[in-house]
Amino acid sequence: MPLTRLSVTGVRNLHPVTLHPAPRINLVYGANASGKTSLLEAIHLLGLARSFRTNKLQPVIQYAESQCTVFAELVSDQGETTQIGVQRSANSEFVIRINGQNVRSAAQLAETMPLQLINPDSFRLLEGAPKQRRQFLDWGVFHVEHGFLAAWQRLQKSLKQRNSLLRRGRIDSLLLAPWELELVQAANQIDAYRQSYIGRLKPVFEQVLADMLTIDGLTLSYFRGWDKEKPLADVLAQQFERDCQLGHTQAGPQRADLRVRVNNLNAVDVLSRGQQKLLVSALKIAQGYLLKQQYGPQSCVFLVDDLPSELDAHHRQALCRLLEQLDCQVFITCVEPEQLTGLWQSETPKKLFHVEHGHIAQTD
Ligand SMILES: Nc1ncnc2c1ncn2[C@@H]1O[C@H](COP(=O)(O)OP(=O)(O)OP(=O)(O)O)[C@@H](O)[C@H]1O
Repeated sequence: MPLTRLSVTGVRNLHPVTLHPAPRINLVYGANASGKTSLLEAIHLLGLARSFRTNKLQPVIQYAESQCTVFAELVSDQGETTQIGVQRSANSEFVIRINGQNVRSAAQLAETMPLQLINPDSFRLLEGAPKQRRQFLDWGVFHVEHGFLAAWQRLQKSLKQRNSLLRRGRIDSLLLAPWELELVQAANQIDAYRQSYIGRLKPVFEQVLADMLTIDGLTLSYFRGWDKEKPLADVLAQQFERDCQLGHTQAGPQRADLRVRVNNLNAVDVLSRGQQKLLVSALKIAQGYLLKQQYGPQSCVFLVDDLPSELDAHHRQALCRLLEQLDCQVFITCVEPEQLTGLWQSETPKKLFHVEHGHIAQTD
């Protein structure tokens, strides 16, 4: 669902503002440090209850202010309006409201407004720890498999219990057995969801990537977190002594990974920065397409920070074309508007916003 109204107060250097974004393409331009990324950060807070720049929310609140608030109205294809708001005070909890009701879980926000971010840190998807890639994978699985969240919560609980029993000096197998059973069941369910999702994602990803560039020898494979030939129960039994020594469970979906390789080498070690940016963008856009297949157009909001950096004009255009074809709402930042204007079909609804010293004004 696209945002039709967005109000931001007390976020970074931004002056309080209410915007009426276009349902499709929103170009946000301005000089360095004007506040472009802060605007995307505000939308990110709204969709995920957290910043993409910091784990803490305090730095997001404007220096002289005691709280920040982001509020939006989203309108579905059928004209149904949803209101969501998030507020964070310097000394209190994060408050999330959907249609006037307080909500406790950020998962509900994520469900209401699926959000994808492409920014210079997106490279971490390739170069960072497996956790980043699991998060990427699970974003998609969470949105298309309704049983995923419950299975994930079961896994977390059983893992916590097993790990705490492992750390005790003497293991009581009667206590351990039910948690291992629970762990194995949740693990198999999560693995099945992930495998099915990857099976659908791969061809879409390959198609999206092929529309931007060719990378010979590229493979995307999924490692489920334990030996693919053995049941998890057997692996847990085999690794039991080692798990006891380490005090945690080494095998399971909590160790899963997505491996992106080129001619059997890590993609990050061989691809140029521009190729990496396009590859990560293709992965995220492919997720957007899967969401669109399931829920129809405009099911996802894309935030794209600093799109022009690392990309030549040809690839910039190819990426913009894919974002446009995805038929969802996009917020893209750049320094000079000429870098991104003229790349869109004339009939695609678009708006241009200029950010200057924290003031945002619509210019087109
Ligand atoms: N809590 C805060 N309160 C007020 N200002 C802040 C706060 N945190 C950061 N700033 C300032 O906000 C400004 C805007 O930063 P932002 O990253 O949004 O700029 P930008 O337009 O994306 O810049 P660039 O093009 O360089 O990426 C910066 O000058 C930054 O120092």
